[in-house]
Amino acid sequence: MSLCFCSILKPLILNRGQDFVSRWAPNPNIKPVQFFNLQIHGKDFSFKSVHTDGVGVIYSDDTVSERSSPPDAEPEAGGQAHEVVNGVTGTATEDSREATSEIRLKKSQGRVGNLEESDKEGRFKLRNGREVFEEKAYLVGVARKGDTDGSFGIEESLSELEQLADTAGLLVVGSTYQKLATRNPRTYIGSGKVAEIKSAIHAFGVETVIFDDELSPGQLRNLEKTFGGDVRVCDRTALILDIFNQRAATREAALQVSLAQMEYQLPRLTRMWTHLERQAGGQVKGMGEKQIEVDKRILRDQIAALKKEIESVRKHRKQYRNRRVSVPVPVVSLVGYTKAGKSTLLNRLTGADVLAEDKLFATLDPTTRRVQMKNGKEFLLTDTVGFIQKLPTTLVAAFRATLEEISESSLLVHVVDISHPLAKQQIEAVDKVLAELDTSSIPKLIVWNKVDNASDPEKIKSEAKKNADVICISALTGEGLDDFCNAVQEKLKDMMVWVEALIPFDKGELLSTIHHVGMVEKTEYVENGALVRAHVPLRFARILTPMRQICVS
Ligand SMILES: Nc1nc2c(ncn2[C@@H]2O[C@H](COP(=O)(O)OP(=O)(O)OP(=O)(O)O)[C@@H](O)[C@H]2O)c(=O)[nH]1
Ligand SMILES: [Mg+2]
Repeated sequence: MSLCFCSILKPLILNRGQDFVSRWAPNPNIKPVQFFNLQIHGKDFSFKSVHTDGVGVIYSDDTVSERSSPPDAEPEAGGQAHEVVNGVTGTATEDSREATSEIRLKKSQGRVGNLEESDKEGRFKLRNGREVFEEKAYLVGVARKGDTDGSFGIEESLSELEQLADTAGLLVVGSTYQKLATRNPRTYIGSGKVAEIKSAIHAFGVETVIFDDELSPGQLRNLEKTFGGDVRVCDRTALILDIFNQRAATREAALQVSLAQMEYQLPRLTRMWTHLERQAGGQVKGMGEKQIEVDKRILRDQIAALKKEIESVRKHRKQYRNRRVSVPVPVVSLVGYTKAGKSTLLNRLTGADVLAEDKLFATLDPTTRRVQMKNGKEFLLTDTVGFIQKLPTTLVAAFRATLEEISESSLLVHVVDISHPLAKQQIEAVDKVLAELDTSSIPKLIVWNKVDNASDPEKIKSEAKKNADVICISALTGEGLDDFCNAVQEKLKDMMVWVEALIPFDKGELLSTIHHVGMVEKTEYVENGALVRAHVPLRFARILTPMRQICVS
């Protein structure tokens, strides 16, 4: 049984192994709540304290209601009052407020006891082929006041974070956000918001609080201290790293994710100091500090060893790529936001069997396949890892080796899910990462995918026609794929050079390669060979140089 979500906080050397369940088990201290407002799945709910105003009733299926029971309230007919606690209906016969509270408390305790057995059992879910404990998560975001740059709004960003949490195998029980001019350096959010989240933690038995932006190690530590012992605090970066960790299927991907996780972990190791300090009851001063230094040193050594290993894998990959270069078929790379449909397009065009599904980050490793066009021409198509807004820099750096595929391609095809309401923002996020990868010199073709899913496909198609670099397709239905291949061919032709060469009869294989990778205008058979006039890729033109010298123009 693997317990994936804790992996960020448990690098190899600090792995606490199977104690995860007990450390991150549902909080047994679920207490009655004070007055607060919460946003759950986009809806606003208000709660009142059990002690003062009445009975706040929280159902386990996330629906919330409120039942008022003032001190002098009459019991229901027959002297019985029905109670609903966490979706379980019970009956209380007493009409005294005190007695009712007591019974409620007992039931609540009973519920916690059950959680530790049956409910907890039911929360092991199969994710990405692994069994993951479905922790209860609460999401927190910050909207910067005056942010009008057209980027992702806070609600959209939180909704994406919810999808990420779901992909990681967490159960999102609520979310909240705050508009701030500047972030609080100590706790990222204001103290009022911190108190509100604390209430939510108690109300829902939240086990993990996830922030939508990267937190500094200090903020992380302060928030964990404030929220209390068993509640874990993490950020978007940790969540994405965890998904990558769950999804890494090859050794290279696993190594890269491990490196990114360790680099993320290194400055945050201080968290373990507080943990050790707690274990020592605060009495053995300095012990935690010493331990953290040891841990950091081990982690640094592991990072160095991992980098070496990745370098050797990278060398192999380069050798393989060089071999591919000797066959001068142009390489076209698919790039784009996660879930845009890159793998679906590769599968459709090449008959490949790359995992394509309605989940974020389905693909981590590049896959290259040969595309044979109807006119006999060929190009290599590479599927790459998808991008996301606020992509952690550690991850971009770690995947730089994989993304070398992108920087060495002849053409980039930017696949966009045009049916997505935030398509424009997703395009901007992808362009930002591409700029980081220094791909400005590589020509681009933009593909508006999922046109079948758009609310007005005809409008989208006519928009696309106005733009020379945009092709409209549906990778799912196959619509527009011929246009796509022709556009790729045209783009590739722009990058080819014009040659006229006399190919000797004993080099017949060169002639067929020209036909495969180039665009032949004319072939004439003369006494000592074939005189070819064609556009060919630059690399191939170099191979033809000796034959070009004897070319009869
Ligand atoms: N309606 C519709 N759905 C599509 C189309 N293309 C892809 N999809 C769906 O979109 C989802 C994501 O597709 P993928 O091909 O896995 O997307 P991806 O870009 O490879 O995603 P990552 O690997 O996460 O980067 C899948 O459920 C596909 O079936 C399309 O043209 N139309
Ligand atoms: Mg994919």
